[in-house]
This record gives sequence, structure tokens and C-alpha cells, in this order.
Amino acid sequence: MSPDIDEARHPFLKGLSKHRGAPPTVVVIFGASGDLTARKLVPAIFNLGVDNLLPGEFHLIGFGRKPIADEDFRVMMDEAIAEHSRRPLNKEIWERVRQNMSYHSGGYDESAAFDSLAEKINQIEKDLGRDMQRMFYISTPPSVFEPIIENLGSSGMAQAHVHTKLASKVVIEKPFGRDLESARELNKVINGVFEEPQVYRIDHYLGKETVQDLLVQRFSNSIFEPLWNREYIDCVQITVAESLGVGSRGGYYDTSGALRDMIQNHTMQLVALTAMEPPVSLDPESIRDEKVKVIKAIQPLKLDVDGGDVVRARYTNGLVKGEPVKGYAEEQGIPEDSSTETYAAMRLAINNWRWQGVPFYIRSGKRMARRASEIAIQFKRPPGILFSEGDKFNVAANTMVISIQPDEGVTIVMNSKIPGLETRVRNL
Ligand SMILES: NC(=O)C1=CN([C@@H]2O[C@H](COP(=O)(O)OP(=O)(O)OC[C@H]3O[C@@H](n4cnc5c(N)ncnc54)[C@H](OP(=O)(O)O)[C@@H]3O)[C@@H](O)[C@H]2O)C=CC1
Ligand SMILES: O=C1O[C@H](COP(=O)(O)O)[C@@H](O)[C@H](O)[C@H]1O
Repeated sequence: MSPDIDEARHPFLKGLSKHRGAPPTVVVIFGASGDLTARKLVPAIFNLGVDNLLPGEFHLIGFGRKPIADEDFRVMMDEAIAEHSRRPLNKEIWERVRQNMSYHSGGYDESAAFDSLAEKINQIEKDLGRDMQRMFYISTPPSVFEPIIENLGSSGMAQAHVHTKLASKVVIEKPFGRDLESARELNKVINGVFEEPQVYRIDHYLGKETVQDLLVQRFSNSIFEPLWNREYIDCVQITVAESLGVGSRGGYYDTSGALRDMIQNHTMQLVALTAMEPPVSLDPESIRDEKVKVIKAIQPLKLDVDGGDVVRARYTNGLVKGEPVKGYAEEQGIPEDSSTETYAAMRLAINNWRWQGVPFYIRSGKRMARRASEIAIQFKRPPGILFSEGDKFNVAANTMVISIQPDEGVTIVMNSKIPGLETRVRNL
């Protein structure tokens, strides 16, 4: 590995092993011509390669309805890395993945296409002379999640090497159903084909370093935990703001809106991690149990138009960096009668011992003034006996801001004396 790439590692990682011994793997991405594949999945695979975390034997197969030649797919993915990867494209590293990349076209409900995909993977195993783990990443709009899962079952791919370390895995994107009933129905289809340990219901916010750091910050630093409750906290504000519009994804987005696309999943994960009790251990079930407990304590929302807990809105046309951009209603693929929101904000009341009376304000939107995801913990003000005289004492509420992206870090707003003979106060 060239020194400049090693330099790109986080300083905390210096001296730690880079290899976790992943088994030989074939990843199949359904919906591989789409936005998520280009923006996140393939750049992430490239970066795993840079960090030497890919298995020695690694194959990537894109799957989709449009016919795409293997070489065209490789070029599309080169461009995706050049545009979206956090590290520049390193041709030497990428070539090792690239040479084992191909595209398989077929309908998501077409069983023959899945049979031929199974044959292709069997042939890769035969050529290698050993079994491989198969990982199926469903990166399509939710309307085709179910036929893909059913076809993975009927083609036998879901059961490959089951009950061994190489058992097939399936990764399912969100939204996971439209409501409780459809989510249960989707679960039923999944459980009819895969065993639970094979299933990954993904929320990519949980993979962000700063989100993973939340539990560490809360439960490994004794200075915060005693203050993390209704005695000291005035309110919590969670913002997930994007500057992008819906772009080419109007067809999918209009069936979701901000509530299903961002609030019920990513934003609620941030609420859960901020508000949950300490888990009894770090195993996934213990963390899940605490998240479930705190989410159950959230009170039903008041939906009245005036004085309710929820606001929905959508962006109109305007300027971004001086360039005109379309309003949501004019974006490609948005039906004329659409009433889908691109912004949602709500006030949550968590009725448990720790949080009663502390509002959680959460909001998410597209085409906002700037891209920023953050959790702001606003503490109660001290009694205003000493420093409460207008301008002279510009006292702010202490606030801890955990910035998730784009600038990662923690900022604490505190009050301090302005140097000089007179006692003047300002926040910094
Ligand atoms: N984009 C993002 O930033 C994120 C997206 N997600 C989730 O990932 C999934 C994929 O998102 P994204 O890549 O943006 O979606 P896209 O709209 O880009 O669709 C992905 C691919 O699915 C196929 N497709 C599109 N529409 C349909 C349809 N109506 N029926 C069948 N196939 C269709 C197309 O491939 P082809 O025509 O070749 O078959 C398309 O290239 C969604 O579930 C989304 O919620 C999650 C996190 C972030
Ligand atoms: O899940 C989604 O997330 C992206 C935002 O992800 P980020 O990591 O860039 O914050 C959003 O654009 C997309 O609409 C949504 O489906």
C-alpha cells in the first residue's frame, strides 16, 4: 500500500490490524445502475479495498433491467468513485476489484434471470475451486423488494451454504414497508426465504463514524451521563438537512417523502441513540432492546394543523450557489397531483423517567440552505441571579452540538468573561 493511502487512515487506527479475514465473497447489487450504488455502495467497496478489508477473492455483479455491457458497467463505476469517493481513485487497488466485476441483466420478477445468475455464481466458485459467501444487496425502490427475495429463494441462492460461515446474506434497503402492516408482510416474505441471521435490514446512518461514536461519547465519559436527563436538559434538537434536491429519484421519492425517506429511519435512530438507557452489553440485541424501550415511550403525535406536533412542507424553485434550481413539483417524475413533503419537522415527547418534559425537536429536509446533520443538546440555564442584565451579560444556554456531517466533531457552547476591567460575559 502506498504511503499516501496509509496516511489517509484515522490517527486512532495507527498500529491496529487492517485485516479482518473476510471470506471469499460474491456481492450482487440489485438496482446497480441507480443512485445509491453510484453514490455510496461502490465508493464504499473501493474504500474497503484501500483499507485492505476486502477478501482476497472478491467478485461484484451488478443486476438490473437495462442491458449494460460489463465494460460499460465498469466505466460507470470508475466514474462513480471519481465523483463520490472520499478518497481519490487509486487505479492499482481498484483494478483488483474491477477485473472481477460484471453485469447481469434481467427483470426483478423474472425467475429465469435469477437461475442464470445462480449459474454464473456457481461457475465463479468452480473456477476458484472453493465455496464463496454470497451477499445480495437490494438497492432498488421498495416496490420490487419482494419479487427479488422470492426469486432468491426459488433459484436456491438464498439457501447456499446455509448454517456455515459462508451462508448467503441479504441486505434490504429502506423504507421497510409503508406502514406496520406492509412492514410485517415484507418480514413474512423475508422469513419465508432467509433465516434471521442471514438478514441485514440496513440503515446507513448507523455506519457513520459519528453515529457509532454516540454510544461511546455517552457511556464512556462520566462527565456527560449525570447531566443527560430532564434535570439539566432543556430540549434536544436533531437536524438532518440536505442541500440536494430529489434529482433523478423523483419516481421513488414521491412514494416516500421526507417522513418515510429520512425521519422514520435515520432520524429516529439518532433519537434512539441519544435518548436510550445504557444497554446491559454491546451485543446487538441489548442495544436493540433499549432502543425499543425508548421508542415505545414516545407519545402519539398531535396532528392538528394549528398547534400540533408535526409540520410538513416542500421546496419550491430558487437559487443554489447563484444557479436556478427547480421546485419539487417541477422535478422529473413527480405527478401533478403529488402532495408529498420534502421537509418534515416534529416535536416528540418521551414519557419516561429520564425525559419527561424535555421536547425532542427533529427535522429533515431536502434543498435546505446547507447540508448539516447534527444533534444539539440544549442545557437548562442557570438561575439568572448574577449574569442577567441584557447586553452586558450575553449569556447563552450551554449547548453540546454533536456534528454528524459534513464536519464531524463536538462543539460545546459555554459562557466566559470578556477580558478587561469590567465583568462582561459572552458565549463561545
Ligand atoms: N440514493 C440514496 O442516497 C439512498 C437510497 N437508499 C435506498 O436505496 C434504494 C435504492 O435507491 P436509489 O439507488 O436511490 O434508487 P433509484 O431510483 O436510483 O433506483 C435504483 C435502480 O432500481 C431500478 N428501478 C428504478 N425504478 C424502478 C421501478 N419502479 N421498478 C423496478 N426497478 C426500478 C433501476 O435499475 P434498472 O432500471 O437498471 O433495473 C434503478 O437504477 C431505495 O430503497 C432507497 O430508499 C438508501 C440510502 C440512501
Ligand atoms: O437514505 C437516504 O439518505 C440520503 C442521505 O444520506 P447521507 O448519508 O448523504 O446523509 C438521502 O439523500 C436519500 O434521499 C435517502 O434515501
